Amino acid sequence: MIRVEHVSKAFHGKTVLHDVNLYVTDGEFLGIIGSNGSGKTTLLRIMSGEERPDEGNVSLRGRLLERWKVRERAQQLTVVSQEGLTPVPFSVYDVVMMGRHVYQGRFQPPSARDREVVEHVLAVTGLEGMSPQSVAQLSGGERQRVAIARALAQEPRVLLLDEPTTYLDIGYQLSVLEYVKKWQVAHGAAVVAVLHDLNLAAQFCERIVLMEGGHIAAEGAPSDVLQADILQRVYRTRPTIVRHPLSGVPQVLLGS
Ligand SMILES: Nc1ncnc2c1ncn2[C@@H]1O[C@H](COP(=O)(O)OP(=O)(O)OP(=O)(O)O)[C@@H](O)[C@H]1O
Repeated sequence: MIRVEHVSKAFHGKTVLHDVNLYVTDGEFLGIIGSNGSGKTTLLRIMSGEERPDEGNVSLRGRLLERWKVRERAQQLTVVSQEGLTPVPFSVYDVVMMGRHVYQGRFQPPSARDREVVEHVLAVTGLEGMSPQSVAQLSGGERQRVAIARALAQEPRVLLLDEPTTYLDIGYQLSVLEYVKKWQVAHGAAVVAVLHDLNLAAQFCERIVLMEGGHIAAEGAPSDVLQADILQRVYRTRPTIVRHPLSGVPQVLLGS
């Protein structure tokens, strides 16, 4: 579905990604974790086409990213960036409807299907009651939910999420990721999420890539990557790893 081959990137002479190779298949939920400044966002921006690599390339469905027409690519792939939405003076409904623009002709009013998708996405992201409200008046977490709702309304085949849960309370962290997961399974879509919360990563990702200093330091199932020795090397602190009593996935406890 999406393949990163031998990607390197430097900013002002400082190498941020070194020869990174990565793939994501249809129907897979891939987590990218790692220390601050390890290159996670840069990698995601290169995967989305927002940033060009200095070396190497990224292909989507076997075609180089830059060979896609902008509109066709937007129907396949979308990204929710770390910054989220700027507080624009548009209603929540209109901003989420913007996700449908990639399917609409110029000046064409929204179709019944566009409205149906938007209303469904607003409901599952808990934004229904806020739909007439201006995005400029929302809190950071509410704006983040709008950004995710707009991306879902775009119905991409590949969804790239940069720290999607940062501003969300624990209830929305779970419900948004649960919805993304349900949607990903139902549509056979691929999700790549940069996550700082290792416990959420363990619960939602089939595979985790751990970044360190622009390299992939470890990669595999959550139980292969979330190991005390590996995490201590990257995060400079030794966690205790336990099993979640309900799901059995590894969970990371900090402190002694
Ligand atoms: N546009 C840019 N110009 C200059 N340096 C940049 C730019 N983007 C990223 N960097 C640098 O590249 C390095 C990796 O940044 P990146 O945002 O990819 O890391 P990250 O792993 O996502 O970090 P964090 O966990 O803190 O969000 C950092 O040292 C950062 O300062």
